[in-house]
Amino acid sequence: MIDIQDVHKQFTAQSGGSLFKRGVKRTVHAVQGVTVRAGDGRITGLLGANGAGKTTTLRMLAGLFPPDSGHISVDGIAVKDAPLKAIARMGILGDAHGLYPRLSARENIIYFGRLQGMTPDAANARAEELARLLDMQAILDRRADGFSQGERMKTALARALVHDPANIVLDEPTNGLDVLATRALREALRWLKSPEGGAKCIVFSTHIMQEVEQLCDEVVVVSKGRSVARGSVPALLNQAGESRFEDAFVKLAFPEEVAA
Ligand SMILES: Nc1ncnc2c1ncn2[C@@H]1O[C@H](COP(=O)(O)OP(=O)(O)OP(=O)(O)O)[C@@H](O)[C@H]1O
Repeated sequence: MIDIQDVHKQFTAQSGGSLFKRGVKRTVHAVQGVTVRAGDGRITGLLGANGAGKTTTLRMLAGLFPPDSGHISVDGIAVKDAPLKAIARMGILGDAHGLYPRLSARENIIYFGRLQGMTPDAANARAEELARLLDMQAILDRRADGFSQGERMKTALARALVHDPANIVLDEPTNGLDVLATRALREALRWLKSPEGGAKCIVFSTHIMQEVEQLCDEVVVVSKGRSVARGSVPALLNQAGESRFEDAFVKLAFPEEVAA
């Protein structure tokens, strides 16, 4: 279970300037009130336009930097108080997959398993189990350099899941994937949230409506750094009084533009 409560984050960004003149410092309010409660055995989607604050929120969840205010916990463990304990309970697939190119997919997965304290045999058995789940047996013993985008994503996902975490966090996981790879990922996520797959708590960010409609039990609409609506797809359609999800999203995320 992942609980993100009213988190805020601002950055200082330097804009303009030249070789002889310093640029002006500007405050960017990347996240200004995001709340996400993601339960076990459910897929929760953070849906928002470019720059809405989704990645910043997930980076704070992953403990990469702390929020300026607000609270984040994973299975009741506060990320701020016990970051390593909280992070160990998550499998995180970020936007950069960062595989070791000279290692095979299997070696990449086992290496991460070893970092998580697994024995070589246990990590290897898990690599084979995940290769079956993600349909990547054919590439398991190939070196990662030269992998396609989809093959890289599968390997990175298998690596994130090697220690069988109860919580799975994915930042825009279908970016750059073709229709078959997207379908395979969707199937894998559905299985992982099922009781047989371990009833995982799955959180992912996206700007793709279709993905949310097909996968999510719960959607959190993020707009301009704030979570502005939450609920199932039917509940959000109902709340917005729309029959198409795209129309409902625009109405909920950008009410002032719709009213204008
Ligand atoms: N390190 C940083 N320094 C300055 N500004 C930042 C930094 N990280 C993020 N931002 C800004 O914060 C805002 C939110 O960015 P974020 O990457 O969280 O959005 P996003 O919803 O993930 O967008 P996308 O779908 O385009 O990836 C953007 O305006 C971005 O430029």
